[in-house]
Amino acid sequence: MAPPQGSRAPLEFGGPLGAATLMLLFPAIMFHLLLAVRSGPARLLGPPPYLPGLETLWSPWALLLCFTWLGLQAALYLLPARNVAEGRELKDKKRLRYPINAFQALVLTALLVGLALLAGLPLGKLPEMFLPLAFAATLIAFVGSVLLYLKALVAPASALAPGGNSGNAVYDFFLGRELNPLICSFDLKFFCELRPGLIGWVLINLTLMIKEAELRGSPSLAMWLVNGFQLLYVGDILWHEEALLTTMDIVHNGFGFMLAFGDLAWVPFAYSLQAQFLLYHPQSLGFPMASVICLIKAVGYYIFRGANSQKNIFRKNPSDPRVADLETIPTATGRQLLVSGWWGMIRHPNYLGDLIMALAWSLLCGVSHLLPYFYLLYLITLLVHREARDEQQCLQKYGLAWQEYCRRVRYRIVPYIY
Ligand SMILES: NC(=O)C1=CN([C@@H]2O[C@H](COP(=O)(O)OP(=O)(O)OC[C@H]3O[C@@H](n4cnc5c(N)ncnc54)[C@H](OP(=O)(O)O)[C@@H]3O)[C@@H](O)[C@H]2O)C=CC1
Ligand SMILES: CC(C)CCC[C@@H](C)[C@H]1CC=C2C3=C(CC[C@@]21C)[C@@]1(C)CC[C@H](O)C(C)(C)[C@@H]1CC3
Repeated sequence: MAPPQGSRAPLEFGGPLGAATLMLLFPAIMFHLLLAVRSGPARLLGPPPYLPGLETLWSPWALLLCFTWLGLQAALYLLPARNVAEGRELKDKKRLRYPINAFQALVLTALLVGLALLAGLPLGKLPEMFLPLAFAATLIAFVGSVLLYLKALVAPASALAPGGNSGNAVYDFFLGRELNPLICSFDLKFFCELRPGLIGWVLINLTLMIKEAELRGSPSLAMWLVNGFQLLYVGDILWHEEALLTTMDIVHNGFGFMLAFGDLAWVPFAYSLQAQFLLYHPQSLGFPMASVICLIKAVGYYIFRGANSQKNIFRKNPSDPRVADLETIPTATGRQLLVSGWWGMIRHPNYLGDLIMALAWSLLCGVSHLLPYFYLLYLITLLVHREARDEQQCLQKYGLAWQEYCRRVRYRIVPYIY
């Protein structure tokens, strides 16, 4: 049995109390959003329109549907991949190997959904099942996290995550104890991070568009755009799947309730909020406003993709001609830090791009309600907190070089503001 790492690793998320609060708060917020969005006033703040009973939330069909979805995505994960990538070196000096075929999974899912539509599958009925589906996804995330926690009890110490092994059961359950839980060579965290949730989000958006077409004859311009923008976002992340291997979620975080719930329930059901809002609260969007919003989205995407690609290319091969001219700071680890280009303007240009895109998605819902802006407010909170965590980890990794970087690049996310 692996011993806990002890209390040396600093506790994040406000320790056990913070973890317990988040574990209750996030599912509660998700159900509040699902209930509020379909109510007349669509209020973000204030009590939910009603409290659903267990008979509204629980459906064995919804559970079956969630398992079928997970099974389908797992089968697509196991298909031959265009590329196999190696992860970062682990404590036992080994590197795990990952199939890079998430974009292929998206395309194959789209083909299967197309066939299902041709066969007459009533996908427009799915929005009526969101509450039981979200409940089933939460249940799977909870039970899955319990199993992951138990699995970690018999894992070797070298398999444990840097955080998530404080010895406090609540905190460790939330953050996750094992870094890369595997079933044979199937990496459960890597699989869950992108595919079921992100592809599920796009599918949920599509069902909302179908439902709108059934109700009103055709989807609105705003619904087309929100579907297109978010499909572009998800497609882009899946296309650049390999970049996931260097994120803190894969390198640092264990696989616990935070990621299991975040990936399987929160992403598909909370991130589709704008499309849900448009179904129940149609907005008339004129072409001039639509053009402005498309421009905002394009600017956000340009920054997001430019910054992420520049860092990924540099991390893969610092002498690549596309990044070889950029100024860098050497670090004691042998790796360098970019101090010009996107990463010389602010410390997290990719977050800024992400936030600008989130603004564009929310603007599609008009300005009459605060509810569709929840995603933007949430993303600001998530990324500000994530930036602080990343900063701590970089300070530990790079020490003085990181301090020098922070001295030269003063602003974190928004130039001259933050
Ligand atoms: N919509 C959502 O819910 C979320 C979206 N995202 C998005 O995902 C993307 C990835 O974000 P995330 O995983 O948080 O982290 P980042 O891609 O920002 O990666 C941070 C890491 O980059 C490296 N780095 C930092 N500064 C430099 C520099 N100057 N030069 C070279 N390398 C540097 C460091 O790692 P090292 O040196 O070890 O390589 C650091 O730990 C972002 O675009 C973000 O917006 C993220 C989370 C949630
Ligand atoms: C307190 C709650 C229970 C936890 C909520 C947090 C989660 C919603 C997020 C934690 C890390 C996430 C990541 C993404 C989505 C949100 C969650 C699950 C991510 C898949 C989004 C797209 C990015 O490009 C990414 C780097 C792949 C993200 C990985 C982390």
